[in-house]
Amino acid sequence: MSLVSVKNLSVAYGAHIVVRNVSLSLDAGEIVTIVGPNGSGKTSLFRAIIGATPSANGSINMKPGLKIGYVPQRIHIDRTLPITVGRFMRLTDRVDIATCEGALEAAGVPDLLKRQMSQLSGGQFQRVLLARALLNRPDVLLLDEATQGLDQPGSAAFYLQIEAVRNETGCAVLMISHDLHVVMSASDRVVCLNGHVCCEGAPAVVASAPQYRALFGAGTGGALALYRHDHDHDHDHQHEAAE
Ligand SMILES: Nc1ncnc2c1ncn2[C@@H]1O[C@H](COP(=O)(O)OP(=O)(O)OP(=O)(O)O)[C@@H](O)[C@H]1O
Repeated sequence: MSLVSVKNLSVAYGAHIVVRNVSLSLDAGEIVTIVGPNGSGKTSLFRAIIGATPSANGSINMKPGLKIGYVPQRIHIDRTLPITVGRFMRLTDRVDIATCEGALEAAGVPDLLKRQMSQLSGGQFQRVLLARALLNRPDVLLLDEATQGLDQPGSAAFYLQIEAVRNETGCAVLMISHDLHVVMSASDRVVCLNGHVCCEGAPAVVASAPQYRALFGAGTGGALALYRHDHDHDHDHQHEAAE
């Protein structure tokens, strides 16, 4: 059984249908990325999945008891507010320090516990958000453009960390991203959305699909090769481009 299964989902704001008849599934341990141009319905789809936006049609099923960790886009914290990473992580989750330290280590920033949030770099900040999402040992990590504001090496490092977390914990990852080059190499499957699902499959398959190239141009194929690395796990994925 899939952890998350979306069937024929449509999302509308009034009469404006922004997500049309989308089906999508997420299995244990998978990294699935949603890409698409601005306004293509990525966030609306995501919000429907987490129940923050009602769907007009279709169904969303989650495995019973599923635990979700959510990594938002960069959030704003008042620079004048003195708050350490450790305190920030425990604002919403009542966990002990050792659990925080473990999560920070899993997020690749083991030494930040006592640092002030206001002193973190953009990349460190996003990893603290990742660590916070890992506190409840989620089955699924949801990332909504979690590398916004990071440069390309920073984004690439962040996605490698996500992959390391997946390999270590076995959690599945569903993310929205604009970092086409880097994110595609770190994904098992890519879903290209433009209101409807234009194409989906393995990164290399999507990068060369005519529907994807029509939206993003052909340049990504070359850049993808630069970042591609081997995936040594043995999930059985469908690697076909679909209409
Ligand atoms: N709350 C809302 N009320 C009305 N229309 C909305 C609302 N949220 C989004 N939309 C519209 O729905 C469409 C899809 O928006 P959405 O934010 O889902 O796209 P996106 O692919 O995430 O875009 P981006 O890449 O720019 O973040 C857009 O036309 C947007 O204007």
